[in-house]
Amino acid sequence: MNIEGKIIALASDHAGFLKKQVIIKFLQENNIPFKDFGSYSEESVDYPVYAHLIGEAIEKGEYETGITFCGTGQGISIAANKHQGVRSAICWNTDIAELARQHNNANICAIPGRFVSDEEAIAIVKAFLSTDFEGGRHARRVDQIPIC
Ligand SMILES: O=C(CO)[C@H](O)[C@H](O)[C@H](O)COP(=O)(O)O
Repeated sequence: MNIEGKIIALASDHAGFLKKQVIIKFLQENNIPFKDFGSYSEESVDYPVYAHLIGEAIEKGEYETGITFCGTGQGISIAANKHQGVRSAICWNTDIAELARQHNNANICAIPGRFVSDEEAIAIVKAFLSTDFEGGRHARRVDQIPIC
């Protein structure tokens, strides 16, 4: 994926907040711009609020790529996927992250904050952001996903 000139959208609930901070540090160290849609602390919140903020922004075309975080990655991914044009994939290792890009053209990498280490989270994000969609037969399938 070519992220040159792109701003990466971020969102989490309280359970993903600390892992999001790890990724924010990684993005800053690598001069990768980002927009954080919250939440902004470990105080308990409801993941759909933040999933819909990032989902809406991607649906409107304001951002192309996002990284989200909750405890398991499930809730924030399920809610974001309600938005047209969002393809959120839960990525718990680098192989899954690469395949989510290569086969599914995923535009949100949902990280299970309570189940991966900081080092694993960074490796997953690196894999996701550096892998291209393969197109071909996968494009035919991805094109069949939207229900209009
Ligand atoms: O949506 C989730 C599960 O599918 C997320 O993992 C949430 O972060 C989790 O449910 C939050 O749990 P908590 O007990 O309220 O911290």
